[in-house]
Amino acid sequence: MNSIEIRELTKAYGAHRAVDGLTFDVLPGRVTGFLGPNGAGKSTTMRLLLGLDRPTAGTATIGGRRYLDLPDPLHRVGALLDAQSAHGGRTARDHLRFLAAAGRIPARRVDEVLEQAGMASVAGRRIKSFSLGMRQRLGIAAALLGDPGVLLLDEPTNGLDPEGIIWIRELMRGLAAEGRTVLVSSHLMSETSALADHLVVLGNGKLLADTSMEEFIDARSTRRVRLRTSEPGRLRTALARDGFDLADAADGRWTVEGIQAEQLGNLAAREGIPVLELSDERASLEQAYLDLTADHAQFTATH
Ligand SMILES: Nc1ncnc2c1ncn2[C@@H]1O[C@H](COP(=O)(O)OP(=O)(O)OP(=O)(O)O)[C@@H](O)[C@H]1O
Repeated sequence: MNSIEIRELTKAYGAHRAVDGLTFDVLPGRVTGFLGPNGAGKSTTMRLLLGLDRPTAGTATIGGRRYLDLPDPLHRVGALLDAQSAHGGRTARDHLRFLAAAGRIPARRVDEVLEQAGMASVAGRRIKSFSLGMRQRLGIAAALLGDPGVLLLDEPTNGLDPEGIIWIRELMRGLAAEGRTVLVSSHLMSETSALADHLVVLGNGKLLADTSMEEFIDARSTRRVRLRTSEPGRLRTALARDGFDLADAADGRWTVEGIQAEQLGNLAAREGIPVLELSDERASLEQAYLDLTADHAQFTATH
């Protein structure tokens, strides 16, 4: 009852289709990364799901119902859309108390979510003194107020420092492990690969991929290691015996496609070949994402 169903969803602004015939599901119990370049239609999809905009065609439902038809929406769905929208003159605690009262949520939840968002010590400070990262945390605290089974977070890592990013990763993992549905948008593959189990990728309002993170990585990133050795000739011969090719990376290092560091390290050790440096490369994952979305990026030149 907590799954999200998007069916043939379209939103046109004049002649431009911000969302164009989208169909996918977001299932509970896992973190789904909602990826796409700027302008791909992620925020529009979330706004349509929350009933903040009307679709031109198609449906966006939660547990089979439109958001506006949910009997107790704040207990069903928590959303972070625009962290800047909180009233700057209020304190963090007052802001959350106001939201709790409006949503008929018990006041004790305010201190619980402030604690959960790591904001207990700044609860009495005015929001206008908050950094972007603190506003993001406050927005996440607000999304958690109703203890919802579904969470929609639009670019939640915006403005967060590395510690904040780890915090949000753990938080989302925990919420998914409790059986909640977690949809989190981002335009960065590197960030999403570290936190999502499943991926939905948009480009120009259209669905480009709907796949598990593991499948996405396996299908699109070639395994590759980069290494330094004092005996490239011997290593080349040894690798060739197993069908691998040693290629010059032109920085004093070598690369080998289709192998992992562990396998190469074992092979070199067996042959008694010194390896001075050895690492797996995952750069191709970001590249695979950029290749997938390149034709669909609206604002490629500015990013
Ligand atoms: N109210 C609106 N009126 C006209 N065009 C709009 C409106 N809202 C969104 N758009 C357009 O729809 C497209 C999709 O925008 P959207 O904000 O959904 O993308 P996004 O994937 O969330 O991008 P970002 O990562 O920049 O937030 C863009 O071309 C945007 O300019």
